[in-house]
Amino acid sequence: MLLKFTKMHGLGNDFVVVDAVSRKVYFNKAQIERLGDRNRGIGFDQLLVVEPPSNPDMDFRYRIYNCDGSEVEHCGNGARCFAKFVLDRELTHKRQINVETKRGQIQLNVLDNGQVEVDMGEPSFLPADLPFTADAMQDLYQIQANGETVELTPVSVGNPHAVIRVDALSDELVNRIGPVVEDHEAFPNNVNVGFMQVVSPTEVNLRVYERGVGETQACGTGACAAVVAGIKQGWLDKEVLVHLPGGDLRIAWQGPTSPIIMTGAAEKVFEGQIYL
Ligand SMILES: N[C@H](CCC[C@H](N)C(=O)O)C(=O)O
Repeated sequence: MLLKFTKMHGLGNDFVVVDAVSRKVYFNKAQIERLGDRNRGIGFDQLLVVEPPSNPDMDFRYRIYNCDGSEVEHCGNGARCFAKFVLDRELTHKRQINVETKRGQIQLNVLDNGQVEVDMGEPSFLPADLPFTADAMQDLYQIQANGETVELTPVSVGNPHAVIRVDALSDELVNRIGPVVEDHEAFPNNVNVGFMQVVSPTEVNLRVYERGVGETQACGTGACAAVVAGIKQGWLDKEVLVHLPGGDLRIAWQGPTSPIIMTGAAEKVFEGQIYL
């Protein structure tokens, strides 16, 4: 089958996006892994498949797959690229788009400056919502990882995150701790691991070792998780500029029962086709 696709990225977190509205498309795990292979396929961090909605009140559904083939609940950078994709392909002319994801319904606003503002939904600090195996609710948790004690804040943004505050960021730290926490037994569904350096109450540096991928140049849900964890711990204000290796995201959260609002760029790189 000849598959048409669009290659996109959000701050260097890269995606292959497929229109499954105009024509139904299904992928098995092996096909996703092959398409995601940077040597033998197209290469991506995540595959985004845009479908008609199951709920008539929504505009679309879109499915998100990590390059290891796992389907996931939410993707912040992917949501912004999805919005640009459906407008560019004239699948909609709306600038406020309501979309179903595996985690639930989110709303996207395409701004005049080309950036996209996303209502990412409400976070949860309940361990069971990640899931994270903890005895009771605490502020900060500690797990043992390869003989080291790692202190973290577990956050669900629809997908699971472990936010680790650090004094300094380094490749050595991310590569030593990231893989061990990502598939730690305390996280039965694995976890995205965020390393946050607090610059000021309104600015952080962040690197994310993503579940099912490894370190990416940016992680939208990771930026959301880091900011709400920092606000919960009293380290951050309600609106924060997040510096990721691939670029900046602005994250705002007014506190419990409020949605997280993420604003950032989305870029199209090229269109292509491949025999599946
Ligand atoms: N790796 C994540 C999904 C992609 C999230 C990231 N690319 C974003 O922009 O939020 C997970 O397994 O939950």
